[in-house]
Parts: sequence; structure tokens; C-alpha cells
Amino acid sequence: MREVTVVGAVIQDESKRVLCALRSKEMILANYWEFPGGKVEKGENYPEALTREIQEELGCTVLVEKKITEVTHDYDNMRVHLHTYLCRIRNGNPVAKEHAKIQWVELDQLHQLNWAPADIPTLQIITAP
Ligand SMILES: Nc1nc2c([nH]c(=O)n2[C@H]2C[C@H](O)[C@@H](COP(=O)(O)OP(=O)(O)OP(=O)(O)O)O2)c(=O)[nH]1
Repeated sequence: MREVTVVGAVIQDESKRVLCALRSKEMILANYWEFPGGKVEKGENYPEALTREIQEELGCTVLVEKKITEVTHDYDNMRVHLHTYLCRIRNGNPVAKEHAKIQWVELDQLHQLNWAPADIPTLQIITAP
């Protein structure tokens, strides 16, 4: 089975809303919501990979604040190792360059979205009372 190591950014604003990204219909796992981010490349550490991916996908810079968790999830034909980090916008305004759309969502509304299955443990952590 193909294995990929992926970083995901839980970007929160001052009121704790989370920036959620909808995968486009050209992507694998189309129409699922996810944390913006992507595959770690050779020679990068995870925060470096995350800042690069966010710049590419959202056109802004983030501060990577702390690790939330890591999850291994087996999809039908691939194993994803997802590492999630709490982040804040450092510079710029996020725009959806690759996603179908992005949206700031209140913590108590997050469960209403159709999330990529690998993201569920992170959601449980960030929405825990
Ligand atoms: N970025 C991101 N990917 C996630 C999350 N949850 C999850 O299962 N994934 C999966 C979807 C993808 O298979 C993989 C991330 O790959 P990616 O977004 O960099 O690239 P991709 O496979 O869509 O496209 P490609 O560039 O390889 O063609 O991890 C998440 O929260 N964020």
C-alpha cells in the first residue's frame, strides 16, 4: 500500500474559529473537508512543510504554534500519516488557490462538515471541552 506523510494546519483566528478547506473534485478524496496542508517533502521538517504548503494553497504565511496529534489512517489504497499543528495567520489573507473553497467555522459547528476520515481524531481534540 502507498504510504504518505502529510501535515495539516488547524488555523485558528482570535475567536477560535478554524479555517476549513474543501477538497476540489479533481483531488483524491474529493468533496471532503480537510485541514489545509499536504505531503512532506524530502529534507523538510514538519513545520517547514506546513508553512510551504500553506503558502502554496492559501497564499499566506502561518505561525506554527504546537503539535496537536498524529494519526495513521488506512484508506482503500493508501496509508496516510497525518500530523496536525495548531497555527495562526502571520501575514496575508488566506484565499483558496487549490481548494474548491475555504471557510472559517466556529468550533461547535465543525462536526457538521463532511471531514476526511483521518481528520476525526484531531477534530475530537480541538473540540473537547
Ligand atoms: N492536506 C491534507 N490532506 C489530508 C488531510 N486528511 C487526509 O486524509 N488527507 C490526505 C488527502 C491526500 O491523499 C493526502 C494529502 O495529499 P495532498 O493534498 O498534498 O495531495 P493530493 O494527494 O491531493 O494530490 P497530489 O499533489 O499528490 O496530486 O492526505 C488533511 O486534513 N489535510
